[in-house]
Amino acid sequence: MLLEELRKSVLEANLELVRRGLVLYTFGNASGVDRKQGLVVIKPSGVDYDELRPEHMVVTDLNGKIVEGTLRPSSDLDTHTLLYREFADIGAVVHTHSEYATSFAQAGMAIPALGTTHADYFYGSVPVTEELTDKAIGGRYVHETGLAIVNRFKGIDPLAVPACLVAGHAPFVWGKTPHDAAHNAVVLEAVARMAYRTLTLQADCKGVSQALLDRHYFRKHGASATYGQSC
Ligand SMILES: O=C(CO)[C@@H](O)[C@H](O)COP(=O)(O)O
Repeated sequence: MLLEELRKSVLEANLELVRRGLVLYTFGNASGVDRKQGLVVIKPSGVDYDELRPEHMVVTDLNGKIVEGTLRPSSDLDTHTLLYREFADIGAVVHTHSEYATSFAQAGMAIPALGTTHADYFYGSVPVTEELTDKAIGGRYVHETGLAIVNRFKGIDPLAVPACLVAGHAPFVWGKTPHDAAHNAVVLEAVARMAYRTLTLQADCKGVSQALLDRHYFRKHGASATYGQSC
């Protein structure tokens, strides 16, 4: 069996997605690449995570041609292999349907860098791709998904921002190793949740009206009180 150690770390990354609640049932997937051999190890398609074993992983070349494996590779294989071909320094890719990051993707919104937690991992907003055209959806949807990510990253260092939201779909995340990619996916969901709550708090906080401010403040402090505003 080829790449036993990489199979184990890809399996572990897939299981981490479940442990952290980033995927339901068979949603999502993880893969890793052995750059020396030009081989990719990826989760098989539609297999229950509870049943996954290292020997179930599928090994392909960088163009997605199966080299070893009896199960069907993940339906996102084309996206994973395209990212490996285009982002030469990454070692693993993870795709999840985690709730808050997916909500931003469905809203077609980038995740803004609103705090230091975000800035520790992502150098700026986590971008969102263009919506896939009907032609793309009618064509090679998965390949077009990969192209949409690569096109969105023109001028962005994928190591500085190790994630992208696919508009109308969900996030793809990457890293140096399968463990690193899964870790980044967990943090992505956390910063998406924090960004959503921050924006909601700001949006919901309309602030007190001037009339109420005057009524309450001057009732307590007397009409003579001034603080730079006319009563
Ligand atoms: O995003 C999707 C489907 O919309 C896929 O990622 C599935 O969630 C997982 O597919 P397999 O990896 O099991 O083929």
